[in-house]
Amino acid sequence: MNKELAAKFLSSISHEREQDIEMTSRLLTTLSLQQLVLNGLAINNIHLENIRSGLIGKLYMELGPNLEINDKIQRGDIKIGDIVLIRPAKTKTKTKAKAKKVPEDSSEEGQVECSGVIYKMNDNQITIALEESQEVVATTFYSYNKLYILKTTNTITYKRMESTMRKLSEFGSLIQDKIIQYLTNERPFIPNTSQSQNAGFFQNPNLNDSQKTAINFAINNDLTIIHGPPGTGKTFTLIELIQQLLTKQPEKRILICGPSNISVDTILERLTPLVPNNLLLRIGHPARLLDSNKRHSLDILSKKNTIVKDISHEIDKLIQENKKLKNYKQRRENWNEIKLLRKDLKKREFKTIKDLIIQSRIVVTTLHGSSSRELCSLYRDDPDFKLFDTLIIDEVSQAMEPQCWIPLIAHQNQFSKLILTGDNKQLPPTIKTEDDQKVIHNLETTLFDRLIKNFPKREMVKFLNVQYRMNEKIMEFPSQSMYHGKLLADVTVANRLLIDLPNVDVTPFDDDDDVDTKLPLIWYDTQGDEFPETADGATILGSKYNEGEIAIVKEHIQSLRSSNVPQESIGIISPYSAQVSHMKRLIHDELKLTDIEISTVDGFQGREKDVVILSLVRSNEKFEVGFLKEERRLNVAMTRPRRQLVVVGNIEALQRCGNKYLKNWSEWCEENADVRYPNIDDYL
Ligand SMILES: Nc1ncnc2c1ncn2[C@@H]1O[C@H](COP(=O)(O)OP(=O)(O)OP(=O)(O)O)[C@@H](O)[C@H]1O
Repeated sequence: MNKELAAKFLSSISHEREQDIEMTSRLLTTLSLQQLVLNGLAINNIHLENIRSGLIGKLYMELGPNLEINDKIQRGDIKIGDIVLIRPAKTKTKTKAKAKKVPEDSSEEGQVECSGVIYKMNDNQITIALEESQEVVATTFYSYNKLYILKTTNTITYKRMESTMRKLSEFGSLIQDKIIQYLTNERPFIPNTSQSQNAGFFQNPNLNDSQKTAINFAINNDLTIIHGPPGTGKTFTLIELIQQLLTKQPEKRILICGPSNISVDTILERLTPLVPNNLLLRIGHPARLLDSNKRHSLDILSKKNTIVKDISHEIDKLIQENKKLKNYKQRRENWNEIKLLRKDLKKREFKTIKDLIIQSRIVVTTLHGSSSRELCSLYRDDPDFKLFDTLIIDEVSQAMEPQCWIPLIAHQNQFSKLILTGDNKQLPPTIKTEDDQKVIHNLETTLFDRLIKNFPKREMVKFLNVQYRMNEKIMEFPSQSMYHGKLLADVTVANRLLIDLPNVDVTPFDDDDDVDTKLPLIWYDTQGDEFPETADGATILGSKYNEGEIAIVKEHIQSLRSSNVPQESIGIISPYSAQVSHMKRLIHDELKLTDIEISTVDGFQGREKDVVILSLVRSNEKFEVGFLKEERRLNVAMTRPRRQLVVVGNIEALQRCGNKYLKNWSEWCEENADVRYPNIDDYL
């Protein structure tokens, strides 16, 4: 089974990587820099302010806005953790001298560039952690008055998944690792029904019965899936479980992984006040960690060693000197001295790192980071070194299955317990492939999906059934359509409304029951041809927007604001990035309501707002609805609001598009929502 599994994923990953690279290079080569900036894939009009030494001998490049053009950096969709290229804009250099000799380090004839990871970012400065040995090229950027950065493909993640799958395929017939046997269907799952290890006492007094059941099952069993629909407290449950495991097995170590830095940083943040901090260790590129978690960062902790600090200062001094050296040969010698110091620095830091890992009890990292050099170096000295006992993978449904295998292969024969948390009815992993349904299916089918298929009795699945976010009217359709009607709204949220918010005006007609702030569910039905969609030519990804819907969104926001609903309480979601861009331009730039969050569905994953306005966009004579059909995406969108969900969309299009989920949703809403029929003349 392991060979077939590995072969299936190897071919799918290589196809996905080619698609990703092809799409990125198509964008970078066919679009002008201006168009790339418009689509959020590039940032221009910046210049080099400083180069300094960073963690584990890395070099940091600090870039600021080119003040002759604008006082702020236009950040687009580029965010911390992205891999970027830094290039000089095709303009004259600062110095009068002829254009500099292109250093031999440059990647292609004539194109001078560096690559690195966005470490820090705000409107005034971007800090980029440079990849190895780019110092010489980087310092030439001082002579350019305009630079730009381009977002590129992160090929490292593909390489790591591929090498993991190759190792999985190399396993012989009899796999020793018990957990891997479950995943390769070589071992039946027999639940341990004894309650011997049950938590006698829960640290958190507020846990509900479904959460306690999940925790006790995970303590007593070697395989558990905690299935948590929106707002049911997956993280809340996981924190208690980790505390229980720490108490019961103080000498054992837990590895916590997730698909993204934000998923694991959230757990680390919630653990920090509850667990002695010297037991917590965050592994990963400091560029990608939440500021509040950096103090647990292995990179930063390893810097506390005074010798390490002195060597870093020495490196910084030499870098500053380098800037003043005119002669290329002198600069080269200076960099060679820096390289020697950095080599010594790395050796000393590895020793410190090993001590920090051994002292820790909870190691937190992304799935990709779990096979990092630092962690795996401990097996180099002693292959049987017992490093971990329990593996926890959070948000498992957002990870491709090959990603989940990375910790299992990198630390094989270590784990005696595997705990997965997630919800396979929310967003699946993002897949770039569009031209091969088999590849899409292989990569969208998560480990969660495959395990419940392998073990149809689902005895290891523990369902959290009480949600603490949504008014029960908002919860009702998602519960019925995606969770077999099993969701309950906790009494503290079941009837919550906007009007309960402090300072929300009790309008003069407050006895009038259909005043907006008393309604949990509103639908502006744009059926007919008065609110047509528009294909957005400017954004290459063929996105769409709907101006009529934007006008309705604007009017509803003004109604909320007139009832004194705070901007921070309002979220606007659309599945279409063009609609998001157009709404940002109107609501942020023109109306200056910059505290209203506007994003695509993916941008709202794991988040919540008191009121969410959902703009569906699609309205055409063929009743085409495109990727609105992805029900897990819509399920995420409609489960973000606490008190009010407002949908702006063409009900007839949903009823006639041929998709059962959309038809059911629109019919249910016609019965249960406050449906309004806007007239386009009111908005022109
Ligand atoms: N037993 C409980 N009693 C009271 N509040 C709870 C309980 N469980 C969870 N909550 C609250 O519910 C909210 C959601 O919890 P949490 O963030 O852990 O959910 P999640 O499942 O991780 O999030 P998501 O909805 O994105 O999946 C939090 O505000 C949390 O405090």
